[in-house]
Amino acid sequence: MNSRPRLVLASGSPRRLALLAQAGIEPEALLPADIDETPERGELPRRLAQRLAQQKLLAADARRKLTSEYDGAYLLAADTVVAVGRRILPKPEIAEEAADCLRLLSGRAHRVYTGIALMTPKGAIRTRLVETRVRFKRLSREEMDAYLASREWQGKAGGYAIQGLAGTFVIKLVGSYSNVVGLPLAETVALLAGERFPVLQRWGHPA
Ligand SMILES: Cc1cn([C@H]2C[C@H](O)[C@@H](COP(=O)(O)OP(=O)(O)OP(=O)(O)O)O2)c(=O)[nH]c1=O
Repeated sequence: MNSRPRLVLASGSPRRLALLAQAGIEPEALLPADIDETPERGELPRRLAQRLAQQKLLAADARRKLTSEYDGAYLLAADTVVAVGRRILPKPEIAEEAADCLRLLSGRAHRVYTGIALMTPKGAIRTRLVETRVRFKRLSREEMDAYLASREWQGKAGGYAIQGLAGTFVIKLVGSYSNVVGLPLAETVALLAGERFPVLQRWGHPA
């Protein structure tokens, strides 16, 4: 009998997969959603993270409906946004853009928001928004140049990855660390458990 609840991750992010694995959850499938992530005019960072997480969820839901393979599975999506005040930082693809991000983050505090969206097997949608405050030390020219040369910033919200070399820039962090990487673990587990996905029950029975 296979009555184990299944979970599909609406993401192509290897970091989100690794974070779920850390919680003992192995998704049945990955359904990345290709959506337009451009902020709306005047959109606040927390609203953007929430909106994009929901859009990824709905796009993945539409995709899975093309086949009936993942019917009845939980579907989870997330989106991470980095902001200095109301200013939303890009996910840089070129060094110049990444350099702008580093100059903005140097010696200052910023906020990282992750929106998470869950669709239950019955089709109900539940969302959460998690905020972490991060302060970078003041970065020297050498540090910025060395980091730009690493290319670790490419495609990362705010132009850095805390789980890599940029971890050496962090002098203060208030809130969830995993939230900065891309999926807040405590809140995600609470959301799933609250919707009867048996997270803890799996810990004694690794996949
Ligand atoms: C701030 C920060 C961001 N990031 C990354 C995580 C995300 O990949 C990216 C934020 O972009 P997202 O759009 O949230 O995620 P994604 O495009 O990688 O994956 P998908 O949409 O398929 O779920 O920034 C880090 O890896 N470490 C960090 O410290």
